[in-house]
Amino acid sequence: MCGIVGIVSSEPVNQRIYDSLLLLQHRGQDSTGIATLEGDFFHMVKTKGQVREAYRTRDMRSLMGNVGLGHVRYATRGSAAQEEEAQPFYVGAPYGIILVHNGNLTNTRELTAELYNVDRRHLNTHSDTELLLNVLANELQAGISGLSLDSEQVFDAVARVHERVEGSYATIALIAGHGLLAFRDPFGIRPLVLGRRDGANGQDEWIVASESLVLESGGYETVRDVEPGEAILISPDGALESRQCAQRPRLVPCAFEYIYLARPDSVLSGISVYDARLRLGDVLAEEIREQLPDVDIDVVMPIPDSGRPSAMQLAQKLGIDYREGFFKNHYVGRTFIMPGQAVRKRSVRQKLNAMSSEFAGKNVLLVDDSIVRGTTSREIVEMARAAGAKSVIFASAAPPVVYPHVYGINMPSRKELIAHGRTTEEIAAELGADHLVYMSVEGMRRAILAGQDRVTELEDSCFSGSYVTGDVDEEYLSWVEATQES
Ligand SMILES: O=P(O)(O)OC[C@H]1O[C@H](OP(=O)(O)OP(=O)(O)O)[C@H](O)[C@@H]1O
Ligand SMILES: NC(=O)CC[C@H](N)C(=O)O
Ligand SMILES: [Mg+2]
Repeated sequence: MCGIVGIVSSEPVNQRIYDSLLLLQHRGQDSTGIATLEGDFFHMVKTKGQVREAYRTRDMRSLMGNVGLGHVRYATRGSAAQEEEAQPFYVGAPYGIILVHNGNLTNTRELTAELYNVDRRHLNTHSDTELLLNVLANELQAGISGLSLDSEQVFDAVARVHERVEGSYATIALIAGHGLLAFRDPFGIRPLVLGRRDGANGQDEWIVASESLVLESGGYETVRDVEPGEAILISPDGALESRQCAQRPRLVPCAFEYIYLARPDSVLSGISVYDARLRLGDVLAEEIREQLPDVDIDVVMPIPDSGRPSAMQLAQKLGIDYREGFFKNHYVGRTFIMPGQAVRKRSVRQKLNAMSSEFAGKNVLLVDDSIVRGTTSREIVEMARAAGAKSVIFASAAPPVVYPHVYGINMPSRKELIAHGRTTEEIAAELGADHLVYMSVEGMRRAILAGQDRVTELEDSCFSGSYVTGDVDEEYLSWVEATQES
């Protein structure tokens, strides 16, 4: 997952984009970039690292213009360490296009070959985003005859992008002289929300962003989600046009957004992330009652931060005391999205500390949103024991992660997934826990989808093994395993 934002305003957008990226930092910590459009010219700054340390005053001053976009990256193709793969990406023709992308393309091998063999396009990195940009550029180029570009030609180009590209892509692009284009893959796997506010001169001001909290914080009203397959084109003076560009759009948002990725105060596809996490806690409480009817539990404790809402709700449902025994150093980022296992392992210890008085002599139920590689849970169980817990029970508000995630979360290899090829008892032993309880796949779907009828299915392949884009098969998964850094 990455965080993306695009803004069309009646005044300079540099500060608003910076502020939005700060709010999206939890979606990517590897690198960040901002681009603006001033008349016919782009300005761009991109670099490794997090938003706060990435931009200097002189960078911000150079980012002039009333239209712009920004990105925070969590690499899923290529390498987190490659500065060249930081987004946005730029191509000079046609017109000049700059693009940011949240998601992951699954037919990169075919696209790479086609772009060279047929389209004669040069790619300078291993980023799938560079591929997406070049496909879009190529399809725009193919649809124009004279000098001008109209909205139908842009929408036709996006329709052809949908035909050529597989995988997930929530995308924002700037087309020099024409404005801002936003589109989402035909399954709407990764989120993208549209907001509006009144500009100083009566002009409509628009924002598109990965999460709704960015809109709220900037004083925009949430208009709606960008629909799966839809493209929205906004001119520099705020005129908005949109069109459905996919043949068979179908809303299948990523379950992991609700479980872990998104901020709890965001609403995605009409479902509040916080409420979904509370409901996951409710269902997990049922699982615990059923699976551990005779096990003593004195206190319920969350693993901060993302385990908190589910743990709180679960404690209430079970009528057991809720206690905070782990404290978090907020200056260490999210560990799961850090690149490389050594850094992730070290960071869990730096980040969380167990307070002995809350553990001594108690049967402790630890609740986390998910267990993926087991990096967090292994360390946590050990810390709870060292702090004097009598017994340690672990519960995960997500089902066992047994398959790679290929749509924008970097868990490419089955080997590294602690639940892959192990029974629940074997995983408990690996973690050093006395008992382990997982959410069921059915329970997760019920919890996330409850109380609404707009979303009826979730992209939950990492739990179920069923991939929504038809191109993901054993051969592809083995290739990803062999080629992608985790
Ligand atoms: O089994 P693992 O591979 O360790 O992955 C799962 C853990 O990683 C995430 O926490 P993270 O520290 O990234 O973020 P948070 O502070 O939002 O919980 C998630 O909330 C789990 O705690
Ligand atoms: N997590 C993402 O959305 C990553 C975007 C893109 N695939 C990259 O690796 O840069
Ligand atoms: Mg966590």
